[in-house]
Amino acid sequence: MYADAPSDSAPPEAVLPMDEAAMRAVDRATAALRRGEAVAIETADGSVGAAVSVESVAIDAVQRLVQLTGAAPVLAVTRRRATVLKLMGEGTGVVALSLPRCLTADEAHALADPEHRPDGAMPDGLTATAMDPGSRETAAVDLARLARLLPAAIVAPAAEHTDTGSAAEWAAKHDLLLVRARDIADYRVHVVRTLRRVAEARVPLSGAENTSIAAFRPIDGGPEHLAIIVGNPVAGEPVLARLHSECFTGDLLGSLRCDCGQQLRGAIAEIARQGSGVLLYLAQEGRGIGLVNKLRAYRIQDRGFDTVDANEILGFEADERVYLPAAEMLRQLGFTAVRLMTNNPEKLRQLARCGIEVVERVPHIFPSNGHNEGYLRTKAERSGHMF
Ligand SMILES: Nc1nc2c(ncn2[C@@H]2O[C@H](COP(=O)(O)OP(=O)(O)OP(=O)(O)O)[C@@H](O)[C@H]2O)c(=O)[nH]1
Ligand SMILES: [Zn+2]
Repeated sequence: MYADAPSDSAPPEAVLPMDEAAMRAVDRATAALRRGEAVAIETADGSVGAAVSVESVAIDAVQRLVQLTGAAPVLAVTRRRATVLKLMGEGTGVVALSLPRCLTADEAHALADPEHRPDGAMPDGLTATAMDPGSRETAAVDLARLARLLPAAIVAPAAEHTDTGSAAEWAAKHDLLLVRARDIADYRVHVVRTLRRVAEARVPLSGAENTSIAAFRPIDGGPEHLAIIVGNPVAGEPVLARLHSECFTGDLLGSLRCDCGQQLRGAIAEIARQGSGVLLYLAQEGRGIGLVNKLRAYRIQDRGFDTVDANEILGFEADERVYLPAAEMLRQLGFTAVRLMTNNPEKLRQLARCGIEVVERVPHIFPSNGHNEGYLRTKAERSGHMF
């Protein structure tokens, strides 16, 4: 079989250690945001405020924040979304949208969600301000992204906090989870370092009977990534590898909107044909935006937009995936060089950036199925896929 690589092998990015409590705080905050709760966010200057998801339906999110903080909230969206709304030119980062009067929850929702009153007019007097990377607004949008919600949040500073107590005291007084902006920013990289191989079993597959599956779990309780190991690849040698991002609709249901199901089964068959290799099944549904947001993107595509535009209209990048987990799993399996089955030039670049040598690209092309011509054309024309 393959040998264990040293478990402390780190991704190439130089990262400071993040303590478990900080990681737990971010993880708990994502869960709170998903439940529709407000969370307290502390910035590097020691100031504190609160944020709530625009998807919070149980309560009037704006009223809740006004009560909590005593301040008028802003809507924080990605620069992508602000550009789509024609409030700003292209750029990166996060933008705060505000009104001279208090924004309503409905207005905030409509500004953040293209499916919510898609033809709604823009409120008068709306202003857009680009925010710093270390800002509460940036942290809130990043947290919403981690929670796989729409990348937007309603955010307000705690007015009463300026002269009283610490951020922790303020959060405790209001029974809010407190999380630091810096920890949210660092989270994705840190969580990868905690991936541990927690279980492995032999799972004979049709056409690839000598197969085992190893599960890698991050410490934060997030979803496991899986390594599907076919045959007996030799540790230390270049391995035939496929990085497959989870696609519930294509992989499990056989959706014809994409090519994922074919690519998944085709990769296993090809690895078996060549003798051995690894397919990493990465918990990165919808190119990292999550299944719910992918369904939203499909609705937008049904209005005539392509897959890249649809992501951007929602405020996401065309591809939100990171390949650090894949690189870390390969290292832990004992591989530092791959023959990568892909048509996606970004996967080649990203994996190399994460310290894995790509010695060869193995094309991984399947004919269109009568429904996905547009999807494949967009991959070629806009994402640079090599077909
Ligand atoms: N956001 C979004 N994600 C999609 C859409 N269609 C498929 N996906 C996701 O795209 C991912 C599939 O990507 P991959 O199989 O890695 O394909 P790829 O990036 O084109 O690269 P290669 O196949 O390696 O060339 C899965 O997570 C799917 O859920 C879509 O229309 N929108
Ligand atoms: Zn798919």
